[in-house]
Amino acid sequence: MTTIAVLGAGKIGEALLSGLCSAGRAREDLLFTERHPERAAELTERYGVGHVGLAEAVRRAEVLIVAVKPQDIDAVLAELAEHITERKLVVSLCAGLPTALFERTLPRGTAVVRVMPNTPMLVGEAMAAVSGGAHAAESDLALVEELLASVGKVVRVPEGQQDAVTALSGSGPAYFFYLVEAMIDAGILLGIPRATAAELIVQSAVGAAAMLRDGDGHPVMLREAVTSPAGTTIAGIRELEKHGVRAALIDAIEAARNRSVELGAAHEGD
Ligand SMILES: NC(=O)C1=CN([C@@H]2O[C@H](COP(=O)(O)OP(=O)(O)OC[C@H]3O[C@@H](n4cnc5c(N)ncnc54)[C@H](O)[C@@H]3O)[C@@H](O)[C@H]2O)C=CC1
Ligand SMILES: O=C(O)[C@@H]1CCC=N1
Repeated sequence: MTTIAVLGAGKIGEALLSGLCSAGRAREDLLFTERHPERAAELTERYGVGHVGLAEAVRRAEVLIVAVKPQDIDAVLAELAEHITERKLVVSLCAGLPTALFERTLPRGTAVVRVMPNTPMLVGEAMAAVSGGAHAAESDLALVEELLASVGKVVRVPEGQQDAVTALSGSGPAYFFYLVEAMIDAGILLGIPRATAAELIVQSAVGAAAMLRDGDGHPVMLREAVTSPAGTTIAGIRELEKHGVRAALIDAIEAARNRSVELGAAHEGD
C-alpha cells in the first residue's frame, strides 16, 4: 500500500487523517508531522497514527501532503528540499500557493499536485478540487483523486481556477456556518430556546442540502416552492434583497478569491 504523510496536522490535516482512517485506510500506511508536541500526542491517541519528523516522513512515505499555513511554507519547503532524494509525489493543500512555487524549490522533476479540500472531509463529505503541476503524471493525479474520493467528492480543475475554487468550496463551509449562526440568533430574538432553534435550523440546512444534491431541482425552483403568494417566505426574501445579501455574498466570495491570489503573490520572489 502507498504510505502517506500529512505534513502539519492542524484543522485540515486532522480532517484528512480522520477521513482516511474512517474510510478504512490502514493506520500503518499513514504518518504525520506536527511541530506542537501536545497536538501530535492528541492526534496519535485519537487516530492511532504515527507522529514522525520530516526526514522520516520523506524516507517512509511516497506521498507527502503539505497542510501547513501558506505563511509557514518556506520552512517546510526548505526541509523537503534537503531530504527528498528520490521521486516523491508532493500534494499541497495550501490556499493560494501555486505548484510552480513547489517546483522551483524542490528537486527537479518532483511531482506536485495542488488540492483545495474543505473541512467536511472530517465526516466524509469533502469537496476537493485537484490540479496537476508540470511534472505530475496522470497516475499521480489518479492516485490523489482516489485518496480524496474516499473522503468526499473530487473534481479536476485547471490550476488557474484554484483561487476561485478556494473562495467557493474551500471557504464555502464557513459561509454556511455563518448563515446558520445568524438564523439561530434570529430564533433567540423570537423567543425560541437556543437548543431548539439550533435543531430547527441545522435540520433545515441538512434537508435543504439533501434536496440540492439528491433532488433534480435547481436552487431557484426549490426556493420558489417554499415561497407562497402573500406568504411568510416572500416577506423574508424582501428583507434579504433590501439588505443586499446576494451582492454581499458575491462580494465576499470575490474578496476570498482575491486573498488567495495575494497569498500566492507573497511568495512570488521566493
Ligand atoms: N481550514 C480549512 O478549512 C482549510 C485549510 N486549507 C489549507 O490547509 C492549510 C492548513 O490550514 P489549517 O489546517 O486551517 O491550519 P492550522 O494552523 O490549523 O494547521 C497547520 C498545522 O501545521 C503545523 N505546522 C506548521 N509548520 C509546521 C512544520 N514546519 N512542521 C510541522 N508542522 C507544522 C501547525 O502547528 C498546525 O498544527 C493552509 O495552507 C490552508 O490554506 C485548505 C482548505 C480548507
Ligand atoms: O481561510 C483560509 O485561508 C483557508 C483556505 C480555505 C479555507 N480556509
